[in-house]
Amino acid sequence: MRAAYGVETVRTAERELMARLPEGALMQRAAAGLAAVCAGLLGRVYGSRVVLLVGSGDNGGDALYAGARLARRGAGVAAVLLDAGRAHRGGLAALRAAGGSVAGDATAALARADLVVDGITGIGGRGGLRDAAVPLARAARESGAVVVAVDLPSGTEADSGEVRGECVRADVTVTFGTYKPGLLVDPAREYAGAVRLIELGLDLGAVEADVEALQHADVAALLPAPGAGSDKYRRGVVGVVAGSKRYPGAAVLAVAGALRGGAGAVRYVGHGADAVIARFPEALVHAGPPSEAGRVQAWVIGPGLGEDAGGALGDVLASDVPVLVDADGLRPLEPEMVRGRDAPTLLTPHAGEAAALLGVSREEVEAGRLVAVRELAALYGATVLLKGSTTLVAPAGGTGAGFAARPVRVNPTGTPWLATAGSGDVLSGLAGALLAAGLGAMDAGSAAAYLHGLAGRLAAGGAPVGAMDVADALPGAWRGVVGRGRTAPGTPSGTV
Ligand SMILES: NC(=O)C1=CN([C@@H]2O[C@H](COP(=O)(O)OP(=O)(O)OC[C@H]3O[C@@H](n4cnc5c(N)ncnc54)[C@H](O)[C@@H]3O)[C@@H](O)[C@H]2O)[C@@H](O)CC1
Ligand SMILES: [K+]
Repeated sequence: MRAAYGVETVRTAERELMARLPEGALMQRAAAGLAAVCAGLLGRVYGSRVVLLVGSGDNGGDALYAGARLARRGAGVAAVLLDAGRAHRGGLAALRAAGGSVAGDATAALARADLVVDGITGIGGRGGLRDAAVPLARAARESGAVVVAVDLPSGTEADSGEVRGECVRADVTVTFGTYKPGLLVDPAREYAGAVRLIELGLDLGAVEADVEALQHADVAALLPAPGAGSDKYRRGVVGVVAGSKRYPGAAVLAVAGALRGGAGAVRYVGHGADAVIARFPEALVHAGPPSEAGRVQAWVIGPGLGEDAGGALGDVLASDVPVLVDADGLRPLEPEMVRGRDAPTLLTPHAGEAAALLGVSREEVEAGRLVAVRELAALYGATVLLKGSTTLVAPAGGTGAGFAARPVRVNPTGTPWLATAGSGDVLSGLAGALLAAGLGAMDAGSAAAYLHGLAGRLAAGGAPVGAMDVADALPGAWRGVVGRGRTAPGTPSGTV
């Protein structure tokens, strides 16, 4: 599990550690790690040209001390100071002592740079870059040099992943002590490039993370494996209420996701029965209503249902098994239809659907995904999976002591190729199968998103894919996770 902690938690842990270490030791650890990453990127340090963008806080201090280390190894290092009077004193003295200089002309220095170190702001930055820093962020991007962000790309919000206005776009971000939520969650994640963590020795063991990302080994441990005594009910029967005369394909894709997701059987209810049976003769079909379709261990309702989702939705939500509500099923959904349920409910909106549920604009959701997913989980008292380039899963929330904030999970395996019609229908079926197998809503949602992302990558292989290709790639993704998870717990490829 990869954990990310917010600014307040990081500051507390840093204070505790600093109290036990000689003064400045922590910043030296950070600077040493930063310099090592920069040296690796430069290849040959001697003779290279490095420009430091230096704000007036400790983030600038890290950049200056790292610059001093590179200067000692023969790099030409020039610092651009945002506020000459407030630059980190010790760091500036160290840079000068090592032969580095302060740049008189920032534009000229940036134009010749091989590598730019962004030390404008770190976890102390607030509210988007200030005016004086904006042209520097832009010039860094346009310089063609490799851009390394210190702790986080300046201008991005560490806690929320929000980006307000111009910000630095990094090729690599060297972060200290722990990941920050903004490094894992879009839109900020996009600006971070590849993220490298430098351990500082912070003690965060007893603290709940704000955001966490499952890795192969975590997912492998969650996925059910049928035993000798398994029958279809033990593996989990999924009820799928999806598709309509107008959208029969959604029914096929949701059923495909459920079957490839390991369901013992799928009971399909709706107008797409002919299409479902034609493709999956093993599916059990029923004209409805869902409550009369027979025993299931979880329901999936919504993909391609069209306008008349209301009746079936009430029927399914009245059941005592887990329910996943997606797409058209979300439209008639009111908080009170979900809040009173004893069994888990998992809502899986994309940004547009989440916006409609919250009564805000789609742009607002896209800009503040972490806030939006938590708000929805609180409003509906349900687990919420917000689809997107970084899919988020928030635990069922609410107010009061029973709902201490638990981590939101961010999926690290997504690929832009998944943004294709019907891909969400496959995800619904897959998550439904995991719910039916007995996983909790958080685990089912996040493991499904993980497998779905991997399947998307496998199916795409760098080229466009259709939703059925993604469903067909699920067994391969599953095998990859289980195989690798058992033998070598590791991270998926990608920048996170
Ligand atoms: N506290 C510690 O023990 C350690 C801190 N470290 C570094 O220290 C950083 C935090 O340092 P600080 O708390 O000094 O804060 P920062 O250096 O992140 O930012 C604060 C400074 O930026 C200015 N600023 C704030 N918002 C701005 C904006 N929107 N545009 C432009 N300037 C803005 C402020 O006036 C202030 O001078 C971390 O991100 C990390 O890089 C590391 O050295 C590791 C150890
Ligand atoms: K920075």
